[in-house]
Amino acid sequence: MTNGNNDTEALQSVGPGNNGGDGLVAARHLFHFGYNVVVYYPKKTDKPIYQNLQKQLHALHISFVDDFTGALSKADVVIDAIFGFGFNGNVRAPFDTVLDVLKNVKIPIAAVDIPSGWSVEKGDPGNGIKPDLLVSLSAPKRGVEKYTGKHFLGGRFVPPDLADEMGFNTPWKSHGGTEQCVDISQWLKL
Ligand SMILES: NC(=O)C1=CN([C@@H]2O[C@H](COP(=O)(O)OP(=O)(O)OC[C@H]3O[C@@H](n4cnc5c(N)ncnc54)[C@H](O)[C@@H]3O)[C@@H](O)[C@H]2O)[C@@H](O)CC1
Repeated sequence: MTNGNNDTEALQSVGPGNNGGDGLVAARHLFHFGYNVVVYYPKKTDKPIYQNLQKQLHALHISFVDDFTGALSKADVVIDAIFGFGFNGNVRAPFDTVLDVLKNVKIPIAAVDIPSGWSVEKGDPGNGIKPDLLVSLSAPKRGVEKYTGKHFLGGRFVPPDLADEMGFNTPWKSHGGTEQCVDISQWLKL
């Protein structure tokens, strides 16, 4: 993603769990990167951390919308922060409709951690959404092994001892640097 300008509208679709929490944080960042952000957050939780994140977005005058399809028709990009690794079973309303709409959308989809509706272990259920961009957090999950779009790894949270114990090599471990986000689109194909 490049820097936005006030003409670029990003629709942030936010789920009920921590993946949605990431989405609320991303909404704040996108605002500060210059995007015109609107948030679809139909299942809000009462936990203080989520209330505080919403408060931060209200302070930025970011709009919260109820009409997902209407908001989508005006958006230039949609961010999928509905479900991450806590998703299982059949998608319940209202997200069943939202994911169905996202399967046919023409604008780019950027997904947080795992494309919503994919299994953390088994991946795309076959007719899942196909995001153009995926940002995996801490480490790519088994389920996105066959993901073919643009793929970034974000979140430098993994202690080296744990990485060694689990047998995975982060790009930062081999390359150092100061980036918070690294393009691993080719990395997984090696
Ligand atoms: N736990 C961690 O260490 C971290 C988690 N993070 C984020 O948190 C995500 C995992 O968060 P959670 O464990 O809260 O799980 P998710 O946010 O992936 O999903 C759980 C929520 O979705 C609902 N849900 C699950 N299956 C559903 C279905 N079939 N239909 C409708 N609703 C359904 C659950 O009721 C719950 O509210 C990660 O993917 C990542 O994005 C990151 O913030 C980094 C740290």
